[in-house]
Order: sequence, then structure tokens, then C-alpha cells
Amino acid sequence: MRMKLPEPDWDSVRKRIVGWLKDFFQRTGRVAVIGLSGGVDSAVTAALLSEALGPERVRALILPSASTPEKDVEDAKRVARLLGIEDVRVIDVEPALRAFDDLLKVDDRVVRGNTLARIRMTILYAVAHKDGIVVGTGDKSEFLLGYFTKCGDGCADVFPIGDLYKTWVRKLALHMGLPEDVALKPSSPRLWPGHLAEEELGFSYEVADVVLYNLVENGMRPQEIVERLGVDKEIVDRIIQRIKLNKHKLITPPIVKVTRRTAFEFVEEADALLT
Ligand SMILES: Nc1ncnc2c1ncn2[C@@H]1O[C@H](COP(=O)(O)OP(=O)(O)OC[C@H]2O[C@@H]([n+]3cccc(C(=O)O)c3)[C@H](O)[C@@H]2O)[C@@H](O)[C@H]1O
Ligand SMILES: Nc1ncnc2c1ncn2[C@@H]1O[C@H](COP(=O)(O)OP(=O)(O)OP(=O)(O)O)[C@@H](O)[C@H]1O
Ligand SMILES: [Mg+2]
Repeated sequence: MRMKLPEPDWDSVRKRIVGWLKDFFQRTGRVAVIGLSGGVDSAVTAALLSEALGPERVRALILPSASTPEKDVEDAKRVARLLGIEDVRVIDVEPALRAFDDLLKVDDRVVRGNTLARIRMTILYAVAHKDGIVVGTGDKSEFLLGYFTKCGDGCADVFPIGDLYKTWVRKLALHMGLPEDVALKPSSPRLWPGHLAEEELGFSYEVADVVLYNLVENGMRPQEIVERLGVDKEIVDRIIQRIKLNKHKLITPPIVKVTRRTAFEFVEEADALLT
């Protein structure tokens, strides 16, 4: 592989996201509600929120299951402490997952893992209902690859780092002074014991980001990426397949149209139409 990902100026990126969040939360008047996993995405998102709103307006939930290593819980607590977030709740989600096991009787680790992600989403929305905004932690690489649970971690009210590639998120974490072991921790959804993102995907984020960056930011064609950048064709193919297969996760669900304008279309223009 001949190309590295270019890097933006981290101070400008940080200021841009922090400024945007300040404005967004000021307009809504609500606090931030975030699931803190001990992984890099939620750590960086929590750091940006703390800087933008002040840690007293950030509510962190640590939601371990039986497949969550104890070290992750400790790391999540350490990150919260470091950022000055005091409203930290630990809720064991294993009983809820077991209840779904009993109801569904499905023996498929992906289905069970997605249920786990959706249980976490349900808890975040319950906690946010009165005065909060659920903050998602998805990054651009995960979005493009469809590497998230639809209506699970993919469901939130705002995504502060959603336009940053995964390898960039690690750099931003270091830039923001987060602990190195968290910033560089191998990415893992922990949906089952021993679950690691790069193992399941079959490629590293380092390679994936080069492919994704050149597809999205430089408009390169897949074949050019193989020929000019020397990325393994099999990996490029696998990434393209994932993008195509998971496109449905990034678009508004289609409505079968009967009238002139659907509800979705109406509210898109609502500001102009309702004054
Ligand atoms: N063509 C289509 N058009 C519209 N909808 C379509 C569809 N194909 C499937 N669907 C729907 O989508 C569903 C499948 O999507 P989904 O339920 O998400 O399931 P799926 O994409 O199969 O699994 C989620 C993946 O994300 C990974 N993950 C999950 C959570 C967190 C993280 C992380 O990085 O932290 C990673 C997880 O390890 C797994 O590989 C189907 O059940 C169906 O309802
Ligand atoms: N044990 C957990 N407690 C609280 N929230 C969690 C937990 N596990 C996952 N989540 C939520 O789901 C999100 C998606 O998980 P994901 O693994 O992609 O992110 P991460 O752990 O922050 O970083 P990485 O992707 O590098 O592992 C987390 O950022 C977090 O908001
Ligand atoms: Mg994780």
C-alpha cells in the first residue's frame, strides 16, 4: 500500500466540532446522554461534549454485558473522571439480554449482539426522555462500511464524530490528551466474547480508511485504488460489497408514495411552509 491518509489540522477540527455542539445544545436546551464503553469513539465524543457543554451537562452511562471485559468498565470510569463527568451510571444489561434470549430463543451471535446494541439504545433514550439528547459515537469508517447495528448504536440524535475516519479518531484522541491505551485500543463492539472489529471485517481500519478516503474524498474508482495505491484487490472488493450491501442503513427508509408529498418530504421544507 503506497498511500497514507492525509490529516487535517486537529486543533481546527476540534474547535469546529466543539463550536457546532455548543450551538446545537444551546438551541435545544438539553443535556447530552452518551454510552461510555471504554473504547476510543465514545471517549473522544465524550471529550468533545465536555469541552463544548461543560462536563456537568454530560450524562454518561456505562452498560456492560457478560461480554464486556472488566478493563473496559475501568477505562470508561477513568475517561469520565479525567473529563470531570460526575453523572456516571453503571447498569448491567445482561438481565435484559437474557430476557430477550428467553423470548426469542435464537442461537445466533450476531442477532444476539444486535439485540444487545438495541438494548443500550433503549436505555439511552429512556434516560434522555425528559431533558436529554442521545449522542451517537459512530465514525465515518463505521458508517460507510455499515459496521454498526441498525436502530442500535446507529440510532441517536446527533453524531459529533460521524465525519471522521476511524484512524483520525485515534489521532484526535491523542491530540485531546486522552489516555494512550484508550486511544490505541483495538476497536471492538464486544457483542460476543472475544469479538474484535478487524477480525470480523477481515481487514484493518488502516487499510480500509485509505480505500474509503480515496473513494469518498478523491472520487477514485475501485480499480484505480488497486492499481495506483497497491491495495489488495480482494480487500477493495470486500469494502465495495459492504458499502453496497449496507447502503440501506444510511438512507431514510423509503415510503410508498400515494399522495403528492410524503410526510418526510413535507417536513424537509417545513420551515418555509409553516411560517
Ligand atoms: N436491502 C435492505 N434494505 C433495507 N433494509 C435491509 C436490507 N437488508 C437488510 N435490511 C435490514 O437491516 C437489518 C440488518 O442490519 P443490522 O441489524 O444492523 O445487522 P447486521 O448489519 O447484519 O449486523 C451488524 C454488524 O455491525 C457490527 N456492529 C454492531 C454494533 C456495533 C459495532 C461497533 O463497531 O461498535 C459493530 C456487528 O458486529 C455486525 O457485524 C436486517 O434485519 C433488515 O431488517
Ligand atoms: N459497555 C458499554 N457501555 C456503554 N456504552 C456502550 C458499551 N458498549 C458499546 N456502547 C456504546 O455503543 C457505541 C458503539 O460501540 P463501538 O465499539 O463502535 O465504539 P467504541 O467502543 O467507543 O470504540 P471502538 O469502535 O473503537 O471500539 C459506543 O461508542 C458506546 O456509545
Ligand atoms: Mg467498542
